[in-house]
Amino acid sequence: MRHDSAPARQSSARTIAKMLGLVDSMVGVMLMAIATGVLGFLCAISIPVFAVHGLLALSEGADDYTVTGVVVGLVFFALARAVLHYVEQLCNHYIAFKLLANIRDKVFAALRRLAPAKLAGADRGSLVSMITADVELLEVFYAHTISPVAIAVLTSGVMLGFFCWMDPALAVVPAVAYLVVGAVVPIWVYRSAGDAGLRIRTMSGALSSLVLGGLRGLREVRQYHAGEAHIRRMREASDELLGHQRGLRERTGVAIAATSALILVFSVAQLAWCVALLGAGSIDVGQMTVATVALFSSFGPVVALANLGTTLQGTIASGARVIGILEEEPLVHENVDGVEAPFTGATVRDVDFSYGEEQILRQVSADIPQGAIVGVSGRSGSGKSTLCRLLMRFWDVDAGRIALGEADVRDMRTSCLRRLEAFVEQDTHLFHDSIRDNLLMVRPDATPAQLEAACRAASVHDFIMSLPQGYDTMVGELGDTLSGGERQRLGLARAFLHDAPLLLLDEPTSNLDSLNEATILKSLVEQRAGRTVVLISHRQSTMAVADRVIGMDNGRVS
Ligand SMILES: Nc1ncnc2c1ncn2[C@@H]1O[C@H](COP(=O)(O)OP(=O)(O)OP(=O)(O)O)[C@@H](O)[C@H]1O
Repeated sequence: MRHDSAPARQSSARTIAKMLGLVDSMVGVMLMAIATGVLGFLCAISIPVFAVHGLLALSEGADDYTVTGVVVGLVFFALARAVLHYVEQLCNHYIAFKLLANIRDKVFAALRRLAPAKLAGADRGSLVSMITADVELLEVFYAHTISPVAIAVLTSGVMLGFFCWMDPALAVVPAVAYLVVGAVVPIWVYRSAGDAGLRIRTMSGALSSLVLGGLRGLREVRQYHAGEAHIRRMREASDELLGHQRGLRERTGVAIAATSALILVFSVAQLAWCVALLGAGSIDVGQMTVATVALFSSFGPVVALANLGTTLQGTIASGARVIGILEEEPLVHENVDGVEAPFTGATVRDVDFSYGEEQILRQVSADIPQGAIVGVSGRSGSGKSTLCRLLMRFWDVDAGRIALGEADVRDMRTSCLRRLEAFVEQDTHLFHDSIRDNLLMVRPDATPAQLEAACRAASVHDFIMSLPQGYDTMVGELGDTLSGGERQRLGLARAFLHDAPLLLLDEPTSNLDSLNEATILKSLVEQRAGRTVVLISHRQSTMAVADRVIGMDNGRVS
C-alpha cells in the first residue's frame, strides 16, 4: 500500500476541504470559538485605544469622562479579554482533541478494513508515524488554523469599519497592512517552503521504519556485526530530517522577523499618513492618535496567520496522509449482510489467483470434505499458504470459486466466515499482554477449563504452568522471550480455543520436537469428529495423519 504517495495525489485545497469536512458535528463549538475570539481581540485592541481616547478626553476636560470611568472601562476590557480568550482556547482545544480521537478511531477502522490484503508489505514505520505523529499534528489545523483565519478576517473587517467610521481615509493603510501581514506573508512563506513539510513527514516515517526494523532485527544486527552500519544509516536519516526541519524553522524565523518589521513600517506609515491628513485639516489630533494606536494594537489576529505559512505545510502533508488512508479502497470488501450457513465441507473450483501481476494459482481445484484431514504439500512458493488465505477470503480469487458448503465465500457474511474458520499461520503474533489474554482474545467468554483443554491439546499447558506466573505471565514486547516452538503451540492453542469447524494449519509443527508434534497430531485426530482440517506441511511425519494429500506444484494441483 503506497500511502506515502497520497499527498502527491491530493491538492492542498482538496486536503483542506476534506479536513474541514471532518469538523461536521462540531460546527456549533467552532462558531463559539470564532465569536469569542473576535470579541476577545476587540477587547484587547480596545484597551490601548480606549486608554488614549480617555486620556485625551480627560486632558481636554470632557464632561462625560472621569478618571474612575476610564479605569473601570479598562479593567472591564482586560477582564473580558481574559475570559473570552479562555473560552476561545477551550473551544478550539475541545474541537481539536475530540476530533483527534474521532480521527484515530476512523484510522483504526480503515486499517481493519484494509487488513490484511492492502497492508501486506506496507511500510510499518510509516504506518506508525501516520497513526501517531500525523494525527497529532492535525491538532495544529483544528485548534490553531481554522478559527484563527476566521477570527483574523472578521476582526480586521470590524477594525476597517471602525477606521472608515472615523474617516474613510484612515482605513487605507490598515487595509493594505492587514492584507500584507495576514495574507501575502503567509502565502509567500507557504510557497517558498515548497514541499519541505511533506518531505519532513515522509522522512520521519522512513526514520520510524528504520528504528522499528532495527529493533525487530536486533539479533541479526548483533550477529552479523551490522550495528555500525545500521547506526550510520539512522544517523544519516536523522541528519537529513534535521536539515529539513532546520530549513523550515529558519523560514519561520524569517517570517516572524518580516512580520514584526512590516508591523512597524505600517504603523509608521499610518502615523505619517495621519500627519498628512491632519495637515490637510481632514482629521483632528484625537483621530490621529486613536487611528495610529488602533492600527498598531490590532495586528494580533493577522500575526497569528503569519506563522501559519510554515506550519500549514506539515499539517496539510499529515492531513493528506491521514485522508489517504481513510479513503484507501480495500481489496476485499467486508460482507455485512451475506448468507450465514453451517460448515458442511469446502470446495475449491478452477481457481486462478495473482498478487498484482504475478500469477500464483492456475486452475486449482480441491475438495475438503467435512471431518477430513486434508494435507497440502508442495515446494516452497508453490502457493499452499495462498490457498489458505483464499479460503479465509483475505484476498478474492481472480477466477473460479471457493465455497463453504454451497455458499461462495464472497457471498457469505464475513463474521460467519471468521466463525467457521481458524487459520494458524507460520508465524504466531503474540501481543504485549499476558498469555491468558493472548489466548482469550479469540474467545473472551471461554471458561478456565476450556482454556486449559485447548492448551493441553496444543501441548503447551505444562509449559505455561512451569512459568512463574502461569497463565498470567506477560509475553515480552516482541514475543521473543518465547521459543519458536512455544509461540507455535500458543498459536495452535488459540485456534483450538476458537473452536471453528474448519481449521487451516500452515506448517503447525515445523518448530516442534517429535514429542510435541505427536501430542498435537493426536489431538487433531481425536477432535476430527467435529472438525475439518487443512494441514500444510513439509514433514512426512505430520502428513501421515492426513486422509488425503493435495500436491501443489508451481501454482497447480499436481
Ligand atoms: N502478499 C503477497 N504479495 C505478493 N506476493 C506474495 C504475497 N504473499 C506471497 N507471495 C508470493 O506468492 C508465492 C506463493 O506464496 P505462498 O506463501 O502461498 O507459498 P507456499 O507454498 O506457502 O510457500 P512456503 O512453503 O515457503 O510457505 C510466493 O512466490 C510468494 O513470494
